[in-house]
Amino acid sequence: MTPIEGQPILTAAQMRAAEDRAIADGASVESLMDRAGAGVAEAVRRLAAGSPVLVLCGPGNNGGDGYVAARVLRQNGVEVRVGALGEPKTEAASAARAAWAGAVERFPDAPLEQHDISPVVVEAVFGTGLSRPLDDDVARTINALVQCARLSVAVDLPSGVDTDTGAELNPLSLPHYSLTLALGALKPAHVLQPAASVCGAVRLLDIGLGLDHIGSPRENVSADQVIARPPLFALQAADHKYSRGMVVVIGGAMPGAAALAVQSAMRAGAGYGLLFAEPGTAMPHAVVQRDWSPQALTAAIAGKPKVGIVIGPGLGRDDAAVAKLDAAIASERPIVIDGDALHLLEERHFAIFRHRATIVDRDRRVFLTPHAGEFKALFGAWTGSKIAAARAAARHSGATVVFKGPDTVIAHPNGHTNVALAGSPWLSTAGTGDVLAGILGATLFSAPFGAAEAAVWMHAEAARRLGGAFIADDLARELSAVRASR
Ligand SMILES: NC(=O)C1=CN([C@@H]2O[C@H](COP(=O)(O)OP(=O)(O)OC[C@H]3O[C@@H](n4cnc5c(N)ncnc54)[C@H](OP(=O)(O)O)[C@@H]3O)[C@@H](O)[C@H]2O)[C@@H](O)CC1
Ligand SMILES: Nc1ncnc2c1ncn2[C@@H]1O[C@H](COP(=O)(O)OP(=O)(O)O)[C@@H](O)[C@H]1O
Ligand SMILES: [K+]
Repeated sequence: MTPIEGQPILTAAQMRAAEDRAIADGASVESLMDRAGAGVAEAVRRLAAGSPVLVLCGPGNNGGDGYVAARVLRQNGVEVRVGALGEPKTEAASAARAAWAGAVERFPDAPLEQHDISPVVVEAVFGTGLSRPLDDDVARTINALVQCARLSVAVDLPSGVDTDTGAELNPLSLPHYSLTLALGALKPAHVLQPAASVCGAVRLLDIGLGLDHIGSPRENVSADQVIARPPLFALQAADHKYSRGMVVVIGGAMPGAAALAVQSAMRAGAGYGLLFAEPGTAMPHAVVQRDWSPQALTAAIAGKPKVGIVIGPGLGRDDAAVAKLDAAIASERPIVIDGDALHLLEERHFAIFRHRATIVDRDRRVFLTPHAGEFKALFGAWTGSKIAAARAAARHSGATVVFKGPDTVIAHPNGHTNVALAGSPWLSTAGTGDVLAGILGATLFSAPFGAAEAAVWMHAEAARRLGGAFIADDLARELSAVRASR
């Protein structure tokens, strides 16, 4: 069982292609299934700690994994019952069923939950092959058994979630599992909501698909990935405030939001924080404040090697805001566009960003950080996979799109996409997005592999350290400890 940070994410079609490649290289479906089932059995045996186990098997290869797991558990002295939803429909699953020497109970026609409820349930009913909603009686049976179990383990995926979008296919809400064992690779449903919440803890089981090369920079094979703890540049003895990076926040109508952003940038490691805001905005003394004019911006950043601009938090949406946004984009410095500024973007801006994306120039990058409402306003309503929606938005806009929420997706204009693990729901409080925009201003210069990924990770880590019931100001302050720990 491997933790999932940094691991590739494959769609159902990509999984099938990986399986085909493994088979072309000499593996067989049976050998992959044996390895999957044995891995599930080993994990369940340890966690069950002597309790009896009920394994629920479906008609496809997910069910096949279940039969193998049941056999291996029994070989290891665990008391096992098997409940099956019909007969196996694939060769490999039929072979696994035949190798299971015990009884097979049927469900949902003979409802299993009416016998003794099992303390441990292994659910191998459907995996990546689920093609439509579960029948109501099947959903109800699985629901009841999983809810009553002390430990519930979903094999590959919880039955009832769409592999590629993470949507729940049934109107009846799904039970929450203790653990989901992703076979071979993660799928989008393991990280996208609402499925990710249904999965509980997610661990990866290697089943010998030989996917180690995916996501490796050495190979020209790219996959979506889960964000891992990022490396950040260590400070050097010779560092000075400008070598660490200057973050310029351009504020407006609601000064508090811009103030949160600039403080966050400094606490996340920027050497210099400059705020254009109304005079009198309360601010730590370390932050330099200036009155706005395009000339003042040009003068402030002239000759500075590392400047990142953050615009949007509290900006307002009036003509003055449009002029500020145009000046900020015209500076050709890396720019984080958040909040109100996202509502001011037009196709002409995207044309500029797309042009910049064709120039391999780290210093002109553009980042958009929409939440769901801002995303919809910018790119229109989206359906299906949040990963696919973010990828299309990044390609269209020429910017790196940080599509925020409990399952934040980061999509780059080149198509590469990364997903954050579910962050603390306590982040759902006003101002935390301003904090993220500020952090991203700082990581533009301190994160060697992905400023947005590092910023999202630091944001989540600050929230994790705080526990709960914090406000955005606390989150900004906690960043000092997060940055110092790197
Ligand atoms: N990738 C790999 O390398 C490896 C993958 N492995 C495992 O295989 C799993 C994928 O297996 P799979 O393709 O057989 O699909 P699976 O999820 O078992 O279900 C398909 C069956 O269910 C049926 N069906 C669908 N929806 C239904 C519904 N609502 N209600 C009722 N029936 C429904 C569907 O019927 P049909 O749609 O054709 O009518 C079909 O019969 C994968 O998750 C992993 O666990 C490992 O064994 C080895 C290596
Ligand atoms: N339920 C949640 N779970 C995890 N993270 C969340 C949740 N709700 C919001 N967040 C995070 O909190 C931040 C909120 O940003 P945003 O909506 O822009 O807030 P604001 O505009 O008030 O600053 C984003 O980084 C988002 O990913
Ligand atoms: K399953």
